[in-house]
Amino acid sequence: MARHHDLIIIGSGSGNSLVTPELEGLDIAIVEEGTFGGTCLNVGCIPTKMLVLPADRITEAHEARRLGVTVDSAPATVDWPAIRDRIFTNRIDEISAGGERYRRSQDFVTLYAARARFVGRRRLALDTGEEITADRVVVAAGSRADLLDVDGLDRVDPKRGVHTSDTIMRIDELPRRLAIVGGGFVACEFAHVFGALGVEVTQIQRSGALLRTEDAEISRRYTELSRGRHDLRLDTVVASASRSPEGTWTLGLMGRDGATDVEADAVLVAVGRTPNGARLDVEAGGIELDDWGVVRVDAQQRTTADGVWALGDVANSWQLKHVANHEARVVAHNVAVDAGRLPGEGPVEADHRFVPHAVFGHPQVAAFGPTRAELDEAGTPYVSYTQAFGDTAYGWALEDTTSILVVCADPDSGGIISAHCMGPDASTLIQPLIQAASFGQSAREVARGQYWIHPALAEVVENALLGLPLNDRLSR
Ligand SMILES: Cc1cc2nc3c(=O)[nH]c(=O)nc-3n(C[C@H](O)[C@H](O)[C@H](O)COP(=O)(O)OP(=O)(O)OC[C@H]3O[C@@H](n4cnc5c(N)ncnc54)[C@H](O)[C@@H]3O)c2cc1C
Ligand SMILES: NC(=O)c1ccc[n+]([C@@H]2O[C@H](COP(=O)([O-])OP(=O)(O)OC[C@H]3O[C@@H](n4cnc5c(N)ncnc54)[C@H](O)[C@@H]3O)[C@@H](O)[C@H]2O)c1
Repeated sequence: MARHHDLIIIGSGSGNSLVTPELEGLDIAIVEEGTFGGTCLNVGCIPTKMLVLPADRITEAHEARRLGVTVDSAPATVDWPAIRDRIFTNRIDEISAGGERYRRSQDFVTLYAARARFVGRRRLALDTGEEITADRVVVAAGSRADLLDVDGLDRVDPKRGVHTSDTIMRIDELPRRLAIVGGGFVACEFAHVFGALGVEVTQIQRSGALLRTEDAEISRRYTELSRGRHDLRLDTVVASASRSPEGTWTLGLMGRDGATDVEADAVLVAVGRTPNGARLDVEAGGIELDDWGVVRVDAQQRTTADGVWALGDVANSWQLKHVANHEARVVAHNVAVDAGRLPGEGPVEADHRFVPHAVFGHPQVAAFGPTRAELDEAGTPYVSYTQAFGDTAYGWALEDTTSILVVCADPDSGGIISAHCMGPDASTLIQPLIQAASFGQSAREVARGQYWIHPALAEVVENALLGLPLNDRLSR
């Protein structure tokens, strides 16, 4: 017989944060097939950014040459096991285990270490043989890394040097040569990390540029800078892969100029992520998927099945942790309302108006809102201004020649539509623009309604706003 709960949460990533004080005391089940804490904590945002930091330090030390400082002309000495263990043994694994212990200690929470799939409306079969049902279900099952439809690279095999982002960060020793397939967030961040740590990186990208969904100028500049750091193969796909008895991979590549090959000691496949909805048989639970396999949700994060909500990578195409967190807050509130835990309050809606992202490569890239090409295509009236970091006082200090911030605004109201940045600290620098857009502040209010610390890097933002050719142009 199926065990009945008040609430079932599938996935312990952002799903774990649903157990808010408002829901405490309900009979809650969390089903997790993998490591407690999900992608961001165990194999995503947090360990990657902990790896990016030492990579940044090495790169900055080399780049200090243009400031008249030579830290060391030889390659940096890298203690890979120390870097890896600082991240995983000393921090991530502790946090994951501690989180799991805490949930198991709560008598109103049942943690099932199992894979779930829907076999009916709010009815799940677990691979342990159990069945569970609930009044309410939240699907927070995330996404998984894609592999290649190429023999040898169609499954993860760390022992043979075939990795996705799930495994590459825990390797025992750095490979001498790493082939990275892909040109998106994951590929660019790891190319930066492993390149800086002294690995010879070859990056193979199907299209003609890296980060090709960014503003075209930023994608072009990032691609050019990467070309100076790695062996970059654009407009190229992997057609075949073979491994010698000594463990060297030879990837057969097919590019615009014909066939070539590349040798590597390990391969990282970073060609996108597939949402996990279909693998959960959600349709057996009355939950519809869209054409891309994303669980369909409305503004309240409700799926097409009564009493079932969804959030995060399984239910949106951004595949970003801050989006999953935001949606988790919306779902936690709406489930509490539904369960009668918030008398007098109604459901709330998710706000997806200004979703930002950042790629922690070298340099950093950060953006929100439509690119200029997308605005052109949609026929949206806008003006834009491109501010070079190098034309500001702090940019002079940095001797920066490549970094830019592009701001797009409504020509009449000065309302900020989008921003696209590539340069040092882009992920932090862009935040006042996200804030301005979110709160409906105009370029004029933001530029002239506050002090900007001189000569801080934030003057890049001030100058970009002042440069906008608005109909009612701002004066400097
Ligand atoms: C290498 C990498 C770096 C990233 N860096 C960033 C970053 O810097 N910033 C950012 O915003 N985002 C980043 N992301 C994306 C971010 O990690 C995800 O968007 C976020 O973790 C998604 O959260 P989630 O709760 O939807 O899914 P997850 O955290 O993946 O949680 C889903 C959980 O469900 C479990 N599960 C799946 N199917 C089942 C099943 N059938 N039964 C039981 N359990 C199941 C999984 O094991 C998993 O633990 C990165 C991702 C990767 C891969
Ligand atoms: N800093 C961050 O926020 C961060 C970091 C890592 C991952 N993420 C999230 O994880 C998601 C997945 O990242 P991702 O980089 O795997 O996917 P992605 O969609 O960003 O990029 C996939 C890349 O692989 C290329 N590609 C696809 N098939 C290929 C093939 N056969 N051969 C060569 N190249 C191929 C594509 O052209 C694209 O450049 C991202 O969309 C992002 O939301 C976020």
